Amino acid sequence: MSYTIFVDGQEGTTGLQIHERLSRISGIEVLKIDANKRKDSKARQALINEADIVFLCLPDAASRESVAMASNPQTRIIDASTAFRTDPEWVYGLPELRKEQRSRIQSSARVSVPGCHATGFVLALQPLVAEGILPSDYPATCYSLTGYSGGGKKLIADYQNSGNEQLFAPRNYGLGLNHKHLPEMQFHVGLQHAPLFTPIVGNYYQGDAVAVPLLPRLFNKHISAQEIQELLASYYKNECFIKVMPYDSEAHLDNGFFNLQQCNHTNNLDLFVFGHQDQALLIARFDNLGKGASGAAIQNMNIMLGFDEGAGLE
Ligand SMILES: NC(=O)C1=CN([C@@H]2O[C@H](COP(=O)(O)OP(=O)(O)OC[C@H]3O[C@@H](n4cnc5c(N)ncnc54)[C@H](OP(=O)(O)O)[C@@H]3O)[C@@H](O)[C@H]2O)C=CC1
Ligand SMILES: CC(=O)N[C@@H](CCC(=O)OP(=O)(O)O)C(=O)O
Repeated sequence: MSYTIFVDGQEGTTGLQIHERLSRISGIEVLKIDANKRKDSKARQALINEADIVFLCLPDAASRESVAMASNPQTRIIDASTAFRTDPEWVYGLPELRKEQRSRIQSSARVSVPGCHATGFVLALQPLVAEGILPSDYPATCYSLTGYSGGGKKLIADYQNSGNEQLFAPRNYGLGLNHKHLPEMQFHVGLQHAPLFTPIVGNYYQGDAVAVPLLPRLFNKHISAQEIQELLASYYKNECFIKVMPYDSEAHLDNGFFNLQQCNHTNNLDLFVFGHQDQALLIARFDNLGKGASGAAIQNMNIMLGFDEGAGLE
């Protein structure tokens, strides 16, 4: 049986990457929209309702418009935008979140792909809340270093073409402390309060390191950094894309420095725990274009269609 797939937003950063991964998967037929009609609502609507799976790789408003145009009950949607990530009618497309998440994704017609920063934050912290170690009112903080491709075509063009010297150095952003990933970060970890989250964009294309500092003295039960590593390793032991690295800081560093690009061009996410008895720093390393976007979107499609979960992600 062959499934038909349509990518709405096929010329964007995420859309192009999804196409590249789809080209490595058999058993599917990819529907293309005429380049000059890619923003034509009628043409999009026809393809949305012809496809078994529709990927939305669009700004939030356009995503909402596409979802409203889907009237064929057979059409299943995987949305990469922020629009539906805490919507109760949608399933959060993070299969590793907890035991029942894969089967929820498999049977759903509406799946939202997590935001890149949120992916690292949720995978690092959720097990500690689920295991009763981190209280739900924990005052969580997070900072994240990301490549500029995370900002889509416009930010890529700024970095590659503007010649603006200010872009040579890393730049903090989201300093209104209201980043668009906060609702999903709070909701899917199960926190009572949004984390204080400050992302930083650097002058490199791709690669993300989401860092979560923790103070065990504020936990329900004081456990050391090493015990946190053991808990995470046990939680994710059957996951093929999540690797909890051994508790051995020096082995992971190059002359004391962390390499955040090592998962690039993969769908892998490496989780590190640094620290000691009284302080811990969790770092999730992944490709913002891989597990942070199009890799995750394809992983969800594979689960929904009953394909090998790693198809197209080699
Ligand atoms: N880049 C990343 O790492 C991640 C991105 N995302 C999310 O995925 C979505 C896409 O992001 P990204 O690929 O980076 O963005 P881009 O800006 O690179 O691409 C968006 C594409 O959507 C097209 N588009 C805009 N409005 C419409 C419309 N009304 N109808 C049809 N097409 C339209 C744009 O057209 P045009 O080419 O003319 O500009 C563009 O090709 C966003 O919601 C983003 O938040 C999610 C995770 C990570
Ligand atoms: C560098 C940069 O601007 N990155 C984007 C993250 C993109 C992403 O993963 O998230 P969405 O799917 O929610 O767009 C940001 O922080 O807003």
